Amino acid sequence: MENERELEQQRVDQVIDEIQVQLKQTEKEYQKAHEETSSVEKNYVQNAKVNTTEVDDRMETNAEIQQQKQLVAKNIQTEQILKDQLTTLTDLQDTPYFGRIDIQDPGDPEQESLYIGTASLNDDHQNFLIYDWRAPISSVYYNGTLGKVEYETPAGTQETKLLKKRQFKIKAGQIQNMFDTNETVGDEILQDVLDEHSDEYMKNIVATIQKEQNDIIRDTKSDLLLVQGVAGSGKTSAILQRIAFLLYHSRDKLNADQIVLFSPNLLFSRYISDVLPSLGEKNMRQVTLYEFFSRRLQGLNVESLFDHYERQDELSETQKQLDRYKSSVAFMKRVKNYAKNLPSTNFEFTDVTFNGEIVFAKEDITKLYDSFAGNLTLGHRFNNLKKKLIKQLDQIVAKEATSPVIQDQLENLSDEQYHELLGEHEMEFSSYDEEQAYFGLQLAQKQYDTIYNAIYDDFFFDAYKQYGDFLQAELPEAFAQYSKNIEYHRIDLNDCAPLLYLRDLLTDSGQSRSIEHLFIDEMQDYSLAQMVYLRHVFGAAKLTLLGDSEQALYSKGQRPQELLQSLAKTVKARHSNLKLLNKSYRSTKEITNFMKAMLPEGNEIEAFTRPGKRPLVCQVATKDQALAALRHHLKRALGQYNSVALITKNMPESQRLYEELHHELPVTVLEEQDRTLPSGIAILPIYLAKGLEFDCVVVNDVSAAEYPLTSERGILYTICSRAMHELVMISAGEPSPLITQLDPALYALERTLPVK
Ligand SMILES: Nc1ncnc2c1ncn2[C@@H]1O[C@H](COP(=O)(O)OP(=O)(O)OP(=O)(O)O)[C@@H](O)[C@H]1O
Repeated sequence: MENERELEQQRVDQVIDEIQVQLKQTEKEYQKAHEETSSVEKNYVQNAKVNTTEVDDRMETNAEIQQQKQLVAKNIQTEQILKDQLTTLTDLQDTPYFGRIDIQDPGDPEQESLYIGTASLNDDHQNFLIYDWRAPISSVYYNGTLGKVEYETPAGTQETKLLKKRQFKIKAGQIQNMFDTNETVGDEILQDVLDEHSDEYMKNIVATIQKEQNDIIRDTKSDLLLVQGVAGSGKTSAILQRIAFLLYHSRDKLNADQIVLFSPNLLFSRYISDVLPSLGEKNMRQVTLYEFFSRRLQGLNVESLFDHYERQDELSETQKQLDRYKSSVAFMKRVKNYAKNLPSTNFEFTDVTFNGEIVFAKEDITKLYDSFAGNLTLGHRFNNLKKKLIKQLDQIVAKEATSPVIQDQLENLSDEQYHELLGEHEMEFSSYDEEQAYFGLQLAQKQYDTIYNAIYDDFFFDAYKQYGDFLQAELPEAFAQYSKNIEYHRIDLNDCAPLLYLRDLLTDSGQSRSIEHLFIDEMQDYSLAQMVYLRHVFGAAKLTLLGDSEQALYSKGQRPQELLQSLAKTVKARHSNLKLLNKSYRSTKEITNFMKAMLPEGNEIEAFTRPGKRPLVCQVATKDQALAALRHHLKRALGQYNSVALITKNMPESQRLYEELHHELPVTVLEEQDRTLPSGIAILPIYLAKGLEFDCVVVNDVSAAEYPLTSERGILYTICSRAMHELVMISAGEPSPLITQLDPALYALERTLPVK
C-alpha cells in the first residue's frame, strides 16, 4: 500500500499541475474580460451624457445606450462565469478529489480508474481527470459494493463491474489518508469528519454520502418525496446535496431561482448558506414560513411559529380545539367551498379613492362583477373585473391628459423628466402634437399610478373582511378573536393559510408557477392546512418534505407511512416516495443511545460508532446550587469547545438565565430575528435551535418539576439531539421521569447533597 500511496500522490501532483496551468489561463481570460467590461462601462457613461436637446439626438442616444447596456450585461456575465471557474479550480487545487473507482464495462477487456471530486476536470485532450460527484457513473461510488453494479444515466440503466473503491483524504494537495473499502463509503473517513468540532457554517458531505442519503439525493422520479429521519441523520445535508444534484442533472432547464427552501429559522438559513457555493452552485431561495406569510399579508403583524409556541401554555382546551380545526384539511375544504358558492353581492369590495374622492364606488364594482356570467370560473370573473376597471381608469386618465394642469406641466418639462417619461421606449413622433399627446398621457398615467397599482394589487377587495365573513358562517366561535386581531393589525398563525387560500381563490392570484422544486425542512412543524396552501401556491413544483415526528414540539407525530398517505392525498401527488433515515451521525454514540432510549420506538435509531463521554445529569437540591452547577459546566465547556449552547424550553427562561449569568460569562440570548451565532455561549429556546448543532449542549433544568409529562418528550429529545460531543443536564431536584425511567447505565449521575 505504501508504494500505492506514492503512485497515488504522483497522480495527485500531476492533476494539481494541470489545475495550475488552467488556473493561470483562466486568470488571464478573467483579467481580459474585466478590462473589457470596464472600458464598455466607461463608454456607456460618456454616451449617456451626450447632448440631448434635439429630438433626433435624443432618439439616437437612447438606442445607443440600450446597445451599450446589453454589452455591459453580457460582459458581466462572462466575467462571472470565469470568476466561478477560478473558484472551482482554486478549491480543486487544495482537494482535487476524494474517491476512486475501478470499473470494467461488459465486453470491454480494459478496466478504467475514475477519480471523483466536487467538480469535473478535463485536460486538453478531453481526458477526464476528475469526475463530478453528480455524474451518473459517480453513483457507483456511493451505492455499490464490489462486483456487478447498475447505475442510472439519461440513456437508461447501465451495468458495470466495480473492481475497486478507494477513499482519500487530501488536504493542501497531500494525501493524508487513503484506504480501499468494500462497503458503500467506509466508516473511517466519516469518523474523522464527525470527530471535528462544529463550525459556523454547515459543510458539504459529498465525500462521505451514505447509501440511503444518496437515494434521496438522486431521486428524480417522485413528485412527493417524504423523508422521515431521526435527529442528526443528515436530512438537511441530504436536501442541500440534492439541490446541487438537481441543478447539475437539469442544468439546461433548472436554475437556483426556481427552487425554494422553507427553513425553520434565520439562524439556520445562514448556517446552511455555504454548502451550495462550496459545490460551485448558487444558493436556492430561502424563506421561513413567517417571512412567507408576512410578505403576503403586508400591513399585518403575522404571528410567528415561535410566538405561537410561546402562547401554547396559555390556551384553553376550546381554543386548542379551534386551532386544530383551522389547521386541518377539512377546514381548507370549507374555505374552497365557501369561495365557490359566494354570491357576488357578498363579495367584500371597497371604494377606491384618490385624493379623498371616490374613483370607483363599492356598489359599482359589485355591479360590474355581477355583470360577468356566473358560469365563468372565479378567477376568470375576477380578472375580467380587473381588466374592466383598468379600462375605465384608462378613460379617466385620457381625459385628464388634456386637462390644463397637465398641459401646464408639459410646458415646463425638463430634459431629465423627458427621459424618465420616455423610459426604455424608442419612439418616433411624426409631429409636435403627437409628441405632446404622448407625453401628456404619460404624465396623467403617472399621476394615477397609485390607482393603477391599487387595482393590480386587488386593493378594491377586502380579503380580511371576507375571511371574517367566512368565519362567521363557518366557525363563529373564532370570529371575535380574529376581528380583534385585525383591528390591532395582527393575525394568528393558524388564520394565515386559510385566509390567503380564500383570497387567492377569489382573486386568482398568489400562485408561483415558475417554481420547480419546493423543499420543506422540519415539516413536522407545518399543519396540513399550510401544506394545502403551499401546494396551491407552488402548484407546478415537485415536493421534498423532510422531518422527524419525534421532534414535533407541541403536537403528536404520525407514523411515516400514514403521514405519506395523508400528504399524498393532500397535495395530490402521483409518484410519492417515502425514505427513512435511521442512523444518526451528529452525536457521539453515548448521546445518541441516551436520546433514543427516551423514545418509545427509539430502538429503530442506530447510533454511528463515534465514542465520547456519557451524558451527564447533574442533580442538585436547590435553585442556587443549580445555578452554580450551570456556571461551572458552562465555564468548563467554553474552554474546551468552539460552540456551547444553553438551550431552554422558552424565551422567558432564556432571558432569566441571561440575567443570572451575564456578569460572569460571555453569554448572548438569541432572538428570532438573529442571523448569526455569537462567539461565547449562546442561550436560546429550543425552537430557535431547530436544525442547528453545537459541540456542547447544556440544559438548565431537567427536573421532574420542569418536565413532568410525557407530552414534553419531544422538547427534551430535540434539545438533547443538538449536542455533537457533550451533553450536560442540570436538575434542581429529582430528574424528570423521562430520564429516571431510562437504564441508569446510559448516563452519568452527579449528585450534590442538599445543604443542611
Ligand atoms: N454522510 C455524512 N457525512 C458526513 N457528515 C454527515 C453525513 N450525514 C450527516 N452528517 C453530519 O451530521 C450532522 C447532522 O446532519 P443534518 O443536520 O443534516 O441532520 P438532520 O437530520 O437534518 O438533523 P435534525 O433533524 O436533528 O436537525 C451534520 O453535522 C452533518 O454534517
